[in-house]
Amino acid sequence: MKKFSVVIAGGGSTFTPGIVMMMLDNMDRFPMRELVLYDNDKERQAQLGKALEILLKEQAPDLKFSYTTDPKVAFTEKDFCMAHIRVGKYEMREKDEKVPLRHGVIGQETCGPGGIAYGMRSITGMLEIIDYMEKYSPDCWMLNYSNPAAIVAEACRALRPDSKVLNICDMPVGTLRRMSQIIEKDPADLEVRYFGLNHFGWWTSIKDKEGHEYIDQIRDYVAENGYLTKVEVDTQHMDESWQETHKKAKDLLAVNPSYLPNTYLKYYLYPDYEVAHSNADYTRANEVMNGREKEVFTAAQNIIEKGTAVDGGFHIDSHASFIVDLARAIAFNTHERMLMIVENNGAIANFPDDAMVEVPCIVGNDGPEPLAQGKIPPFEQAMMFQQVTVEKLVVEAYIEGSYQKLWQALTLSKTVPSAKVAKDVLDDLIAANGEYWPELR
Ligand SMILES: NC(=O)c1ccc[n+]([C@@H]2O[C@H](COP(=O)([O-])OP(=O)(O)OC[C@H]3O[C@@H](n4cnc5c(N)ncnc54)[C@H](O)[C@@H]3O)[C@@H](O)[C@H]2O)c1
Ligand SMILES: O=P(O)(O)OC[C@H]1O[C@H](O[C@H]2[C@H](O)[C@@H](O)[C@@H](O)O[C@@H]2CO)[C@H](O)[C@@H](O)[C@@H]1O
Ligand SMILES: [Mn+2]
Repeated sequence: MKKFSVVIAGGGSTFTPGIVMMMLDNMDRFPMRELVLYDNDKERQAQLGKALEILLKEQAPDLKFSYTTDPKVAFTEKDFCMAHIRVGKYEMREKDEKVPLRHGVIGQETCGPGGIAYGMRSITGMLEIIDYMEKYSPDCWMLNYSNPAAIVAEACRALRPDSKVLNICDMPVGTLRRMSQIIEKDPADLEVRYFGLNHFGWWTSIKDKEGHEYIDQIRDYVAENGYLTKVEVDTQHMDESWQETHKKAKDLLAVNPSYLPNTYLKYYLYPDYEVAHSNADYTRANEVMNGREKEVFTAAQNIIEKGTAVDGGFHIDSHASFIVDLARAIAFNTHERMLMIVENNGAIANFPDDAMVEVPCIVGNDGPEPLAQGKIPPFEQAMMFQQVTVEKLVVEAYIEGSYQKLWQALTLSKTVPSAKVAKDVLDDLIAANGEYWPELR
């Protein structure tokens, strides 16, 4: 079997050790000859790089491994780039969450004003790594899960339409795992129908390969418990805030019991509740900085100090194996069925062709082929149209340096109560983001 050369962009990410461990665990399905970490923060990446160097010497001595901040070294002779960058890191995530909350508005990483702010930063970083990839390895594919994926995907559509960038999110994968636990099935044996935008969609069917429909059974469970499963399926997200998110799906389902909702719809359907249950002095960014970030970097430090990763603290991020499924689909033309963020072009019949939507696709070596999901009802269509217009306005604001369009984007977000509040939040976000954003006139 061919062996692949891979670069991970955002090598200093809290997800890097888990994903590297997952890729090691999948070497029989997706063999690698070389793995390079690339980041623009030398110190942060080096902490993980040094520890992974020790671990890989012990567990995969034949794999050529390195870490670098030099784009030429990182991107030369690569088959795949797994991209998970966070422009501005946790320091800026904290501002994305806290600035809107001070105005009584949702403060979240990818939804509402926080997602818009993050999007304005991410576009620059994403274009930078796409251009490096195309310069040094024109045949390379980028599997991108850097957030906010909806805005990043729209920016790719508008600014790099011919680039080999695939945008994907793990949330539908994670939620399907919960659903499969509810009905005591293997997620690999289930096929779904789904329509929406990233972090903003609905499942319309969950069937097994024999065609048996489980949506009613899952709905009855979710109506009582949300997606909170009896046995915790996701060891990475035991945090209280995630439990609350999974539980809240119960109230999302109540709005339209026909479909199973994506959990992040809570920010659009119950913004008043979410704001009332947020602490503007301690948000998810603080929870992650004091939790996952600390754990991962402490584990790296321990490995470095001991000089061995035996009994070390890095764990396989098994839910990230969809990344290997996607790489295999491209590399081996497997025609895997996966939810991807793609240009609509009729997949949702009554939605604009040029909208970046999240739908099931068949993925082969030419990329994803979206599967037709038919017409969607007015309630979901109207919500999606409002949200996709927000995402398009953000990208237009970025391209044109337009204050007006970004103000419109914030005003249109279902999470923001008025144009006045939108302007107040925007002005504070401009101040908080400084050089990370293009200048707005
Ligand atoms: N789509 C999904 O399903 C999904 C799931 C989990 C995480 N994510 C995303 O993965 C990313 C990483 O998350 P994290 O919490 O581990 O963040 P993190 O801050 O720990 O890591 C991000 C890394 O990206 C680096 N970086 C920033 N700009 C860069 C650039 N221009 N070039 C190279 N490197 C750059 C930073 O220095 C940092 O080391 C985020 O975008 C997050 O939202 C996506
Ligand atoms: O707040 P964080 O940094 O812990 O997570 C934010 C990410 O959340 C989503 O992914 C979750 C997924 O929904 C959950 O079910 C589980 O599988 O873990 C994932 C994160 O590892 C979302 O899809 C991402 O885009 C967010 O960045
Ligand atoms: Mn996501």
